[in-house]
Amino acid sequence: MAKLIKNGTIVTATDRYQANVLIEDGIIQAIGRGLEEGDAEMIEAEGYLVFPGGVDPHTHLDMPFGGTVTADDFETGTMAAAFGGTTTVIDFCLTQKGVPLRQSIRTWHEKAKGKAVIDYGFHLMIGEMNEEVLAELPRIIVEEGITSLKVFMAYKNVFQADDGTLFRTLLAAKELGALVMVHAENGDVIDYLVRKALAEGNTDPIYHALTRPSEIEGEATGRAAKLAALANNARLYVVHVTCAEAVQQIAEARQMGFDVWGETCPQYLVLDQSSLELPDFEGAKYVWSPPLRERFHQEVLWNALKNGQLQTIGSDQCSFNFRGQKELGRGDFSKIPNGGPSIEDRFTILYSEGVTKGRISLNQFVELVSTRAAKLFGLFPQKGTIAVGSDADLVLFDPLAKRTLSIDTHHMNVDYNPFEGMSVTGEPVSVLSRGEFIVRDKQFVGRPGAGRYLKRGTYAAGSGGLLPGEDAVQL
Ligand SMILES: NC(=O)NCCC(=O)O
Ligand SMILES: [Zn+2]
Ligand SMILES: [Zn+2]
Repeated sequence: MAKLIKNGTIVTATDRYQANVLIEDGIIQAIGRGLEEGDAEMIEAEGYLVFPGGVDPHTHLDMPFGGTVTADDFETGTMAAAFGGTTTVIDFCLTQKGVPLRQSIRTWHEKAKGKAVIDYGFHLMIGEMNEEVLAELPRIIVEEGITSLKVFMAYKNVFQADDGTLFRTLLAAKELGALVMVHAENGDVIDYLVRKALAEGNTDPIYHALTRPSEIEGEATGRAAKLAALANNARLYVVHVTCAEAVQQIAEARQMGFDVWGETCPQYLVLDQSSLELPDFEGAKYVWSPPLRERFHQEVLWNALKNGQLQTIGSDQCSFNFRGQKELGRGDFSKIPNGGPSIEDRFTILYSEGVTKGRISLNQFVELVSTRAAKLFGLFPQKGTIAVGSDADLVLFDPLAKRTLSIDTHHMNVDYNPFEGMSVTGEPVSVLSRGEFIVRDKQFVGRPGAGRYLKRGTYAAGSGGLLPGEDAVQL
């Protein structure tokens, strides 16, 4: 049955206006003031902002890591995402050296099938570049629609690739129209600093941060940007940027006309390194890599979002319970599983801390939380905007609601919330995925398995938000 969303204020990355939205067959069929419901179900949206559903370009669901597996899988993670206003996630498919890429992708499809509540795509990790990988890549990009590759410059002896692999991945990606994502930290230096700290008896969670200084995030970011430039100006996307040094490297590369983009995450915008010093091992809840930084970096990140030096917000959802999972690192901070839960709160934190505090505009909010990721990752205009012909992925958002983020009210399958007690303004009230309610009046009405796998376009095919033939950076 068709639906008509009436009297809401539509907000996209460029516009804000009052109009009705007619939805049929999961697609936005018409937008206009004069639209009437006819046979359509009428949904009153007066007082609500109507946003395109959030696109979260960085999640780790059902992922083995640090000797355990993330607490949220594709069912609980995407359900929590839906409550939080996110209707698309792009998850990282891990690969193993010597195992065909296709096999790893099959494993990831199995994890998501029958479970995802919202639409999803995959990025593909490249741990080692060799002739087998090179031979597999072209078909994976076209047939699987996996148009973004991920290289870890850290996690030595686990995920870390060497610079040769990074460079060859950039060259191949440029040729195939794919984008390369990097976790930019210097894994070799970290490995040395970690072993030194442990040998000196420094085992508490705070040493996780102290052995991963911001300088080495900046160094790795600059190295990746230079290698991307050298690889015929390949498109590079730096995930989870945390610090001034990395922002500076991205800004410089962009100023020189290189195709470099940067993401940050809610945790780096509102939390700081002091959380790692909480007593009774509580600091382990705040162990992310790269780590939370000293407070002054937060303002640098906000400014970078405002002035376009950073372009997206990912959650980096990678949840581990405090009990039984984070606790694996008692007595040895290097064994604390890295990561935390923020898939549900990403959207509202950016609105509350960003828009209501005047750090970013309402249009920038939409750009950061949805549109730019859809463009960069080959999903636009199907996802990431409110336009005729786009999927009807919509969020009816109450901009005045006041609430407190807490484990008592969140829907993630994890035993703490890193933003516990934080007061926020704004709340997703109802969320639609391809025209169907998945959250209605704050109640879950979706269905595991309803989420569809998204084959994504290459940026060479013009889906990166650039005009055909255009190769330069655009804000
Ligand atoms: N960020 C983090 O600590 N965990 C998730 C894996 C990664 O993105 O590096
Ligand atoms: Zn990472
Ligand atoms: Zn991550």
